[in-house]
Amino acid sequence: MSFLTQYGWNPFFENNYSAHTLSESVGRICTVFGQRYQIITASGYLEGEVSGSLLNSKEAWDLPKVGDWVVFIATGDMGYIIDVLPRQNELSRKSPGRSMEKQVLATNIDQAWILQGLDRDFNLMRLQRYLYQICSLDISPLVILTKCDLVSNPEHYLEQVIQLGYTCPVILTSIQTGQGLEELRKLYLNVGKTYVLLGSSGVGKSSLLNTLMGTEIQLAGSVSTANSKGRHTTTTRNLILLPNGSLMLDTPGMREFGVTVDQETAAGLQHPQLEELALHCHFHDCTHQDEPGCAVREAIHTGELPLLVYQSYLKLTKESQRFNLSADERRRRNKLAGRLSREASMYRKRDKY
Ligand SMILES: Nc1nc2c(ncn2[C@@H]2O[C@H](COP(=O)(O)OP(=O)(O)OP(=O)(O)O)[C@@H](O)[C@H]2O)c(=O)[nH]1
Ligand SMILES: [Zn+2]
Repeated sequence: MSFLTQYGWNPFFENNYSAHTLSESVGRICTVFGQRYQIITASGYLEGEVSGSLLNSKEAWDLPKVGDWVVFIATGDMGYIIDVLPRQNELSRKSPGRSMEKQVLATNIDQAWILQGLDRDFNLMRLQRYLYQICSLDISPLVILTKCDLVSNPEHYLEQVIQLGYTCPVILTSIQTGQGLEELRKLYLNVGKTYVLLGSSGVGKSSLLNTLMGTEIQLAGSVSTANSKGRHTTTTRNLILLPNGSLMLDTPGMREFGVTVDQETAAGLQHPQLEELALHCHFHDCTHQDEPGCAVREAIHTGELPLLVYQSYLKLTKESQRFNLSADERRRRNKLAGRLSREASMYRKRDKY
C-alpha cells in the first residue's frame, strides 16, 4: 500500500489533484497550531505554512483543517501550502444565514463513532440528535454504547437503540472487560479510513482511543515543535495512525462538537422508515403534525414507527425552524443597521459634525 493510500488517499482526491503539476506535492494535515500546520507527506512530517495568495483567496473555513489534503511546494524544511483539495465532507457547525461563521472542526471523515455510556449518559433523544447531525453532514455513523460492564443487562440498551430503526450499526463496548473491542478492530476499523470519536464528556472517548492505540503509538502521537523563541513545546497530533493502519481524528474542538441543530435547511428526516412513510402522506409537503392523511402519524398509532423517533423528528424540526427564523431576523436587523449607519454618515457629511 502506498503512503498516500495509507493516509486515506482515494480516487476522489486523485481526480481533484490531477490539475496540479508534478513539481508540487500532496500531503494531509495532521495538526493545526495557529498559522502553522503539520503535514504528513511521502517523505515524513513537514511543517507547513499557507501561501499568501491562498490566505487571501479563501474564507477561514476553506483554509486547511485537520484531515485536509493539501498541495504544497517544499522549500528546505518548510512546505508552502498553495491549495486545499475539495473535501469529501466536513465536521462543521454553521451559523444561521451568516456563512462567515461556519466553523470547520475536521474534514474527510469516513465514519463518526457516536459514543454513549451505559451509565447516566444513555439518552435516546440525544443519540438521535447526534445521528441527525452526522447524517446531515454526509458522514456515516456507528453507535457505540460504552461502559457496558456497569449494567447487568447491556443487551436491553442495545435493543432500545436498534428498535429506533436507524440503519447504522450499534455495538456494546467495555474497556474493563474488553467486550466489543475485537469486533471494533476487526469489523469497523478499516485500513486507510478516517474515524472520529464523538460524545459527551466522560463517555470514554480517550479510554477507547488509548486502548485502540496502545501505549507505543500513544507516545508517537506527541511531537516536539520549536516555537518562535526556539523553545520546544509538545503538541499532540490530531490525526493519529492506529496500529492496524486506520486513522483517528481527534481535535480539541471536536470534543465540544455538541448537540445543536444548526442547519440552514429544515430538518431532513434522516430516518429510513420515516422517509419511506412520508412518501405516502396525502400532502407532499406534509409536516406530519396535524394534516389529514398523514402516513407518519398513522404509523405511530399502529405502532409501526417508534414514538421516540417521531418526537425527535418534531423536536429537531422545530429547533431548526426557530433557528432559521432567527437567522432571517438577524439578516433583517443587519440590513437595517447598515442602512442606518449609511444614513448617519450621510447626515454627518452634510451637516459637517
Ligand atoms: N467502567 C468503565 N469505565 C470506563 C469505561 N470507559 C471509560 N471509563 C471511565 O470513564 C471515565 C471517563 O473516561 P474518558 O475516556 O476520560 O472520557 P472522555 O470521553 O475522553 O472524556 P472527555 O475527555 O471529557 O471528553 C474514566 O474514569 C474512565 O476510566 C468502561 O468501558 N467501563
Ligand atoms: Zn405526514
